[in-house]
Amino acid sequence: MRLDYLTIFPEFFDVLGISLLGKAVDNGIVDIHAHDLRTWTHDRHRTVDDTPCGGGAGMVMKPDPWGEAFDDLLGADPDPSVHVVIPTPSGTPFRQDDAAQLSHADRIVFCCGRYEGIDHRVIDYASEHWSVHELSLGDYVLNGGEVAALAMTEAIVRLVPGVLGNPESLSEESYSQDQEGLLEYPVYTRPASWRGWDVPEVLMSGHHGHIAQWRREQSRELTRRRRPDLLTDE
Ligand SMILES: Nc1cc(-c2ccc3ccn(Cc4ccccn4)c3c2)[nH]n1
Repeated sequence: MRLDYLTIFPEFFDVLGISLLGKAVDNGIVDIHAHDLRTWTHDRHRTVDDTPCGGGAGMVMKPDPWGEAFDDLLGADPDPSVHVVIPTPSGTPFRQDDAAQLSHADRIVFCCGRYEGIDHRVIDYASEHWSVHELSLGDYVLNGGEVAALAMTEAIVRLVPGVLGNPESLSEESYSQDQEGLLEYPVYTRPASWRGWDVPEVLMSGHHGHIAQWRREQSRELTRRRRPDLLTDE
């Protein structure tokens, strides 16, 4: 899987060389390239923004640098197997299903906007050539797309076979189908007693059936309290 990031802050993506994702890069499972969008500017000030047509506050990202970056990175031939992800507050919510689908992609290009956003014609042009996903990280406003791209990258890449040491852990996670789409149960480790708090006895019983039942009940109760929207049978 090749991941490209178009951004005016390429150093944001240096962190992808750390930990699990770093190992995936070392193992050749993932190939990461961050690009400074100003590479595709030609004026002395390396300008990437301009005033919004129709007025309004702030600045908008000019289309030219994006188009030239696309030309260099992707060429002009349409290829629906290339996924262009554009983080935006007006996108569809990024969910685990999106991460699962994108984890099968061979190529993903993240377009990280700043200012008040990217000239919409960039999205129109990209949509004619590649598979475009305008995605929101959540119902809050960030200053740009980089943090969202990092979060989406981690959610996507951890699902790629060979990236996680223990793929079994994927099936027990919140939002996974094996977890029935419920929130994850509380987890504990040693010591059995810590600052007056004890590990639930059932987890020390060694009775796997009782433990599984307790975990199911915990997941349902937690989901009922915090995320009733995830419960389908009520
Ligand atoms: N879930 C999300 C995604 C974003 C996001 C993604 C990309 C950009 C490019 C610019 N901004 C700032 C901005 C602020 C106000 C209105 C428009 N844009 C972004 C914000 N915020 N929250």
